[in-house]
Amino acid sequence: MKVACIQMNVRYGKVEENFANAEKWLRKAAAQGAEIAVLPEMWNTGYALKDLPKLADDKGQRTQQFLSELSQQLQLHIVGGSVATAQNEHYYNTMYVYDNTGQQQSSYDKAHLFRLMDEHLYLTAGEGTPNRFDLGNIEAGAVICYDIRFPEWLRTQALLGAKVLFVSAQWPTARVDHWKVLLQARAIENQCFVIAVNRISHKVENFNGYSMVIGPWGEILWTGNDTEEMAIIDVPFEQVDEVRNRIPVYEDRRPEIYTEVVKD
Ligand SMILES: O=C(O)CCC(=O)C(=O)O
Repeated sequence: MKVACIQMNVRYGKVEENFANAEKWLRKAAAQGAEIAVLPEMWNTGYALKDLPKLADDKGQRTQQFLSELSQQLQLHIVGGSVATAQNEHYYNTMYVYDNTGQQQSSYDKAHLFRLMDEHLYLTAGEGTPNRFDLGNIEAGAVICYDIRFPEWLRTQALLGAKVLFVSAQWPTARVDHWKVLLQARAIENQCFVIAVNRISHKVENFNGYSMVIGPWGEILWTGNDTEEMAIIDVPFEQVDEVRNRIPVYEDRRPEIYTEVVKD
């Protein structure tokens, strides 16, 4: 299954330019044979949090129409990164996922808000419905950026059957070492593919890519550079079962000795 990681240059507050750029990359992904395409976090507005009242997508309508039409037209599954949305005077960091017939498979609001970048002052956290969906015969889950620091949350998607975890992010360069290690750990501990797409920088911000595709044994299959780019990676999803058979972590789990602590 060929997956396009679209490491897009998101322009701060420039919604029209960002939509045009996302469309350009999605069309290119389909033309180059991708079957799934993944976008980064908050690709409509960037981190223009103070301007959300004028920039956020009202009920996500524009984004949903855009992704539905393109996924159907291009016959491309789209993990739609995330966009800033407005719902009843609250603002959310929302991911929409469409299959290659234009049907919405999932809608997810970022569950953990990142205080270091003031997200909690401007955004409302999602209610925490797990983001598990199927794309064709691929069992998938997806989270947004800071969510990867919460292993229980990714484990939730894995326990619900995800064999690949998509991550859409605007992860700052300052903590890129954390990004790499956390993604690799999430892949190893959940014995699944992790396909993580970060954005790159606009002049006033500092996000330098390093998108990653990691296998269920922890091997790094691709790392992005620090430029706007797209890679199409052939992902051997069948390897997940081999790895899970080799080390039967899921069978060896003992939830009775730790579930309550994790819930605390
Ligand atoms: O956890 C981090 O260091 C970065 C998280 C982040 O930038 C985000 O969630 O937008």
